[in-house]
Amino acid sequence: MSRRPRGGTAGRALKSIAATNGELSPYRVFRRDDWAALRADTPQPLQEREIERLRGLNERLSTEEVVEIYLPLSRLLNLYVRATQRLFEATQNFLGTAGHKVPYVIGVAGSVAVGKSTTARVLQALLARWPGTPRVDLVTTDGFLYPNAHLEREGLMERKGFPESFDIQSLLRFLARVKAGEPAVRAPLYSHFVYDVLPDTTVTVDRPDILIVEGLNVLQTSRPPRDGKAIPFVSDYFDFSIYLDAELDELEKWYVQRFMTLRETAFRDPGAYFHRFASLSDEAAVETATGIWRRINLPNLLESIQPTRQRADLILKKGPDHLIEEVWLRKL
Ligand SMILES: Nc1ncnc2c1ncn2[C@@H]1O[C@H](COP(=O)(O)OP(=O)(O)OP(=O)(O)O)[C@@H](O)[C@H]1O
Ligand SMILES: CC(C)(CO)[C@@H](O)C(=O)NCCC(=O)O
Repeated sequence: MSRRPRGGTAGRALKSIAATNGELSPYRVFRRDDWAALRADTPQPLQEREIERLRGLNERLSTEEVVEIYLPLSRLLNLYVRATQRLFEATQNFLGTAGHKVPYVIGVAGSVAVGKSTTARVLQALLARWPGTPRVDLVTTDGFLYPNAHLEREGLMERKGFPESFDIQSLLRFLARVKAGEPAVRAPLYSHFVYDVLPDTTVTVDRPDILIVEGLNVLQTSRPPRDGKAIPFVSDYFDFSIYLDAELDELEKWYVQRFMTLRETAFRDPGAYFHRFASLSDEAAVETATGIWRRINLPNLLESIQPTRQRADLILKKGPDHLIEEVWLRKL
């Protein structure tokens, strides 16, 4: 175990959480190797074909990353889920009632292009391998963005991803129903391809063992209500939360790289919202992507995503090439 965070701006900001509090820091910091060692007695090593399947989720994801970072994390989460299930049983015994166990909810937060979807999908696959949690569902809060028609009407098209672009009440209602143990709860779906919420398309969450909720906004707090009525935070419905963290210049690089890849692939389809960018020269495409990043996603990160980092139970600090360099685990 170590208390030596490295890195630039984001690293320094993280370091200050520990430094200002000294021994009172709410986090225990693990360097990559120390964290990887915690997989040692994971009873089920991954088979080669399972690793291949996981890499199929993202061809750039390395096997080491799965084994050294995500396997120990799935082990920790499995222990937490089991402990929560036992607590639920204890309450049932005390009350003399018998009820359905409710899904264990994990939130995954972080910037645009930090890799939330990839991390969420790897965790989904790994957690489903553990006894007691075979059904792991995944939703992304992008589905709760207001449709483009609404954003256009309200002059919010350049604010997509900011707090005011989400129908937060609808997200809160969805989570309340899932946590109340309701069957077949539906969530709306967003398409990056058409750059809009899909009308008449939903995903159904039907009492899974675990639900992973991934999105920019999952650790944001609501504005204080004017009428004095208490409003829950999205994270009130979470049993555990993870923040994916990286340096600002890396994030910009990853955003631009993804844009360049999409230009060669999805944008070529005339149905794609960004089809007009497929014919740009390399130079113009980099300029366009950098412009979108600096005008929309970077300000959103600085104003409303990064300030939520300290609310997470676990912070995964990525370095170059998406490799996780440090794991910050909140002391219980
Ligand atoms: N662990 C990883 N290893 C290598 N590359 C990764 C990893 N995670 C993500 N990437 C790459 O980084 C980019 C962003 O990843 P992803 O789409 O998962 O991010 P996101 O946070 O879900 O983004 P958004 O909020 O825009 O949906 C993609 O190009 C993806 O291939
Ligand atoms: C849909 C979100 C908000 C989050 O995934 C993001 O990918 C996005 O579209 N941001 C707006 C600016 C842009 O097009 O990148």
